[in-house]
Amino acid sequence: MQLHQLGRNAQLSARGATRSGRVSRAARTVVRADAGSKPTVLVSEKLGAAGIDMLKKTANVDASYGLSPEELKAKVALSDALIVRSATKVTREVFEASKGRLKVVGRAGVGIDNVDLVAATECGCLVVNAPTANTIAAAEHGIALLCAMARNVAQADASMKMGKWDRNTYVGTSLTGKTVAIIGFGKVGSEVARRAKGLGCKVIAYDPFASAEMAKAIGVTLMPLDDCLAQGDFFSLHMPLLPTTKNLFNDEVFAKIKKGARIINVARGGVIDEAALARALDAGQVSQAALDVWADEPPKWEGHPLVNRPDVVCTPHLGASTTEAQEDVAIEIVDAVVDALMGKLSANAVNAPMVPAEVLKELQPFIALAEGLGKAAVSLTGEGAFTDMSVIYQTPRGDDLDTRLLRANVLKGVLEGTTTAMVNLVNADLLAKKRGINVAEVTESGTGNDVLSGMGIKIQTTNTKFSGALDKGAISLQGSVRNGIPFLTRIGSFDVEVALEGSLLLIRQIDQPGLVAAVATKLANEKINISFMSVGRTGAGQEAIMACGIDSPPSAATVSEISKLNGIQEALMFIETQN
Ligand SMILES: NC(=O)c1ccc[n+]([C@@H]2O[C@H](COP(=O)([O-])OP(=O)(O)OC[C@H]3O[C@@H](n4cnc5c(N)ncnc54)[C@H](O)[C@@H]3O)[C@@H](O)[C@H]2O)c1
Ligand SMILES: O=C(O)[C@H](O)COP(=O)(O)O
Repeated sequence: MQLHQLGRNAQLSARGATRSGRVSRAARTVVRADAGSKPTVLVSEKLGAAGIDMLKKTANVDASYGLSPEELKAKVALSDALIVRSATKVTREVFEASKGRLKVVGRAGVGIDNVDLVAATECGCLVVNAPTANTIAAAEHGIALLCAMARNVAQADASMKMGKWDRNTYVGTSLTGKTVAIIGFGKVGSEVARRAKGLGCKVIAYDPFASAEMAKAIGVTLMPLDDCLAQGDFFSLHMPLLPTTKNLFNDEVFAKIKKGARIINVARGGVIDEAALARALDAGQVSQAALDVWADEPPKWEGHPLVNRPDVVCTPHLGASTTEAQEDVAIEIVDAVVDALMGKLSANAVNAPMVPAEVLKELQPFIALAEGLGKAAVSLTGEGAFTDMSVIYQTPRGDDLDTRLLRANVLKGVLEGTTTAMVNLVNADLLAKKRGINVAEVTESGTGNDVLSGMGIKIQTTNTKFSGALDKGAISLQGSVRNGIPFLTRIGSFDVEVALEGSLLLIRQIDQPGLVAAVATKLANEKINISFMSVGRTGAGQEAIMACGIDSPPSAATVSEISKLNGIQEALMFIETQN
């Protein structure tokens, strides 16, 4: 006869949902600011006033600009969200320093190369960006640099301000009829293309992932990089900084371009090898460059290979800096951060799968079931690790069911009691992988009108604290939702019907008269009320499982006494902390 008492998971109950709050549990799968109090949002770089005003309606705003890395680390420990632009380096140390408090990082702009996404994901912190609001501003700046460079505007201006009237040195080059090669044909690249065409340029582009049809629709020919390099008179760079694009424009690439071509970069400094560009300019292979972005920002002026050259036009990362764009970016990022803090899944999430609102709505009732099944199943495992588990979905939807949210919540239930990490949609799969847990998903045909008629979980182990939960060599549970409440419907090979919330007492017994009353008496002696009871048996007088929902957990002594009752084979108390 086995007897186990599982302790209450204080951490979980401390942030538990109320019955009426169950609807919001899915939402809080993603992020969760402390309920009841306003979240604190640290804004570490200048953000448009409209965004700050919006933010103040829902959050305590700490606008602290120019923080040192140490100051930033101290502040994130007191912040639920952080909003940055490109200057704040959100490193692993920053995430670790937040000690789990930081739920969301909002990048008020597009490029997220200043945010350590791996660390964010590992820490369960959602990263959102503002992908659209500065597109036009960046494209306009690209065109401004193209024109300024072609007509030596900056150099001529500087010369006049030195009292010179020099009409010979600054003779420019015409744009009309020239070929502009766009490298990175995304949002900004395609807007630059439209504008360059308006200036009478022929536009070609290289982007390994862009759609040729979309390019064709705006009169742009997509072609391989080498063809672009051979044909472009002007190169306008618009790809993100990634390991695959770092130093993409290097000695080898500069050697392939048409002699005397010009280059504009409003993407990221790191996509150009700056020393190689300086060599190409020295050799006349590139005749001019116009750069908004730099490998290090701000660049180290002294001895910098590019900043001080007359054939390079420089701006200090101004692409997104128009009044209009900054207002729009601020609104776009504040919307995304506030939504995320309120638990809504964000369309601007960078490190979490997007779950569309309609999918979220229909899965909502099953979120608590998924988490509860995961938690219950792992509570039944014995000492030691397990490696394989499966989640079973009974659904009329077949393979079309979007299971990511459900899987994440099963994993939340499985992992959260055994790790200090907050498990959510952002990091659930990663944390399971790190723990060496393989998750298989199985879809079975379901009945009824709901998206799911039931869910199951199997942990492939016979190492259990309650052998009644074993079925065919695995700890096996099934559940479903009844009137919005998650129910356990099967334990091992026994059908039961008990709400999967609060405290549960599981008993394996030989079916016989008087046992239910005997258990109830033992619990009553401790003034413990039974809220639900369900007995599943293979047949009269045969093996059975009694599942009791109880209002408060009995003492270990009472569970021990129950387990010694005549006919009882094992008893297990566990706290299923849905509430
Ligand atoms: N200077 C600024 O202030 C400023 C403002 C806005 C955007 N940006 C930067 O511009 C870049 C583009 O922004 P976006 O909004 O157009 O992004 P986007 O995601 O819409 O477009 C990027 C494009 O680059 C393509 N790409 C990826 N790898 C590539 C490769 N190896 N070669 C060629 N193309 C590749 C992608 O397929 C995508 O189409 C980002 O780095 C962003 O940070 C800078
Ligand atoms: O990626 C971006 O959105 C731009 O580089 C803008 O950066 P900023 O917000 O620092 O101006």
